[in-house]
Amino acid sequence: MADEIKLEQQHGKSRVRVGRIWRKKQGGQHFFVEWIVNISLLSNCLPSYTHADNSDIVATDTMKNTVYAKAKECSEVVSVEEFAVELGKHFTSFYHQVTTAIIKIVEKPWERVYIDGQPHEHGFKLGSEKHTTEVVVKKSGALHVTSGIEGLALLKTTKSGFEGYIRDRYTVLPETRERILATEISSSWRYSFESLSNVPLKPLYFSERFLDVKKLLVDTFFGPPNEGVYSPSVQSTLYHMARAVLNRFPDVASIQLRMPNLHFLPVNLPSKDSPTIVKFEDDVFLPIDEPHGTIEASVSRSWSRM
Ligand SMILES: O=c1[nH]c(=O)c2[nH]c(=O)[nH]c2[nH]1
Repeated sequence: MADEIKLEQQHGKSRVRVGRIWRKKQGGQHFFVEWIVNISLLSNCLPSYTHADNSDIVATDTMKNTVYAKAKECSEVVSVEEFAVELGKHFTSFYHQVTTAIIKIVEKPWERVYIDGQPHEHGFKLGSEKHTTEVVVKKSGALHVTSGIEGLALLKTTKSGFEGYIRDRYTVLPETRERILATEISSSWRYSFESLSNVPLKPLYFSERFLDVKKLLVDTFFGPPNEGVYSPSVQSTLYHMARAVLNRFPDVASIQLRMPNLHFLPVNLPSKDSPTIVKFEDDVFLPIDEPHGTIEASVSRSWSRM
């Protein structure tokens, strides 16, 4: 008896880089985005694997060209999510072979520069944290939209501690209520829109939501400007940040957060001959990024109701 063979496949184009300028009709303001696009198509092209028959393949070179063609077609500023949805819609409706399109895009953080407090019409500088999206479009019109942020580096110099954890013979970490808390957040959140027909049509809806979620994550991490908020662990802060987003934004169904704990070690330099060179008094630190703790969790609405 012949072995039963199962073949699952997808193909696509990775790291298609595109820049797009939009010019305001009145006034001289320019808008600019740079996107790195990954496309992956699930399609009925099995004969290309099994019988050297390529007649059902969408060439990955064609996928790449489609990115440029669709960027050209966007006559108004669009969010990175909207652009991903447009691409997904195109691939799943234009080719009868394509059943699902998975579009992932990273937007480089080009930010308008301000000169003497005034926004520059056509000048941009590279910021730090990136806006990402992952969109899955099915031929049926079913849709998943995820937005995300990468590289959001935050640090606070107090109002952080870590106590009460398991102690055993390998534990040397002292308990503390005074430490630096530093992290570089990666987060992604899934919207509750489940089909192309109920995705919001308001221009730049997703761009606004991205900024709102980012602000809420940052505000929750730090607390109010003068008193801050005490963090008993990265875990607790992460959970509060995730809950804040779910509480504030009803269109967010779930959120994932990854928060490395970037350690700042106390510096103590004893001296053979007194006096001590450096005695740690919550002031001088050795920053390290390896190794670092990694705390990650996913929080979703249905889970929170359980
Ligand atoms: O906030 C923290 N969570 C941990 O799980 C952990 N583990 C550790 O060594 N330090 C910390 N800090």
